[in-house]
Amino acid sequence: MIRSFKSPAAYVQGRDALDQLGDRLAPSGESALVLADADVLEIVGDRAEASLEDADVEPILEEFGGESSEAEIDRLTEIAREADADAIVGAGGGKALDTAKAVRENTGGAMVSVPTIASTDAPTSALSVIYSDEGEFERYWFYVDHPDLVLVDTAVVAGAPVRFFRSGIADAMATWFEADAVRRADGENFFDEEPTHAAHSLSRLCYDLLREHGRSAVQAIERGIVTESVEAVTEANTLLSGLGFENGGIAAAHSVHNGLTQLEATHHATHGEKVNFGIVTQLVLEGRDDAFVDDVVDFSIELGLPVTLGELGVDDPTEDDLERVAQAAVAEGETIHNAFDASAAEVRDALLAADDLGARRRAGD
Ligand SMILES: NC(=O)c1ccc[n+]([C@@H]2O[C@H](COP(=O)([O-])OP(=O)(O)OC[C@H]3O[C@@H](n4cnc5c(N)ncnc54)[C@H](O)[C@@H]3O)[C@@H](O)[C@H]2O)c1
Ligand SMILES: [Zn+2]
Repeated sequence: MIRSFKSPAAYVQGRDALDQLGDRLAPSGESALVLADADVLEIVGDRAEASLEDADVEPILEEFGGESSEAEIDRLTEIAREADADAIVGAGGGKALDTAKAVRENTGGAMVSVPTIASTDAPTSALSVIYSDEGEFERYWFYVDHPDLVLVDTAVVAGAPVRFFRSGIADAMATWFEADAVRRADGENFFDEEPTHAAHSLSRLCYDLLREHGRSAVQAIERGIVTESVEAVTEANTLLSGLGFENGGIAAAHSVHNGLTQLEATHHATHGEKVNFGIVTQLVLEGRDDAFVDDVVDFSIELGLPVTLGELGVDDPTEDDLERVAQAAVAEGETIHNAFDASAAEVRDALLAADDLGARRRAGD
């Protein structure tokens, strides 16, 4: 079998890195379409524009509607074509970046990810997660090309609400558990090939950094400050988790996330929050011992992450709710099949077991 490892061409991270956008993008073109929602434009729009202008790159700023849906991608593709933009810059959370990647797939040229929150591992990957306009998961869209540049300004990340940062930690924790499960099951990475040793090690490094620096980093972000721990966790959430999940493969935690998106009540929860519940569900499916699972759940609680269905918005799930989530999690093509031979009934029971575990640890038992 063939092993493979792919990545963006460049990754840049640090305080005030945003001001380097123009210089770093200039070799790729003379004009750039910057996509960001209204809130993010408010935060980074002027600086991105000034940095591009200083580097003789013509900036075109366009407001992103908020959902990485077909309709939004088509609308923005038209704008990019009319402007004849050489580069597409996505700024914001995972949805803005995924939308910018899709637009670049349609138009060609360079693609730059500017995550303004360390909330997911979307910035580095060569894929987008596509949703309906109502926010239900529809499909993954895979690309040949990775982003040309991922640029993270840690001061901007530190200025965002801490909830996003916590969510990114959950998404990054899943990277290790999923890559490790895939390896044990001889599963495949996102390129339908065998994961490399590098992917497994980077996923482990990701998890180790989170366990070593997670608490102090969250504390620093609550204050809006940048510390070495914030740098370490931002790198784990963004670079290491991104390289790890794509090259190492994902498994049950993300299938459970996708299943949970079926329930309207979870739509206010972030990607990472739903993935966090998926991690514990996966550990139940793996049959991990009590001490192991308790340790992971306790760490989540210390970070302020949701650990029960109720905390995700689903207070009293009906049988039908649970069935919908479980069926969606084991749908054909779901990544759970990469590492688990699990039926809908097994996933439903694991969801309930994870919920009980979370409630027990939350109560301090
Ligand atoms: N393509 C991939 O590889 C991949 C990987 C993981 C997740 N995802 C996708 O990413 C999406 C989730 O991303 P998300 O959790 O970042 O949510 P999101 O993209 O919806 O962003 C959340 C919110 O953060 C706000 N925001 C961004 N920067 C801010 C800042 N500095 N200060 C204040 N607010 C700010 C935005 O305005 C937005 O409302 C999902 O669609 C998920 O499927 C994709
Ligand atoms: Zn994820």
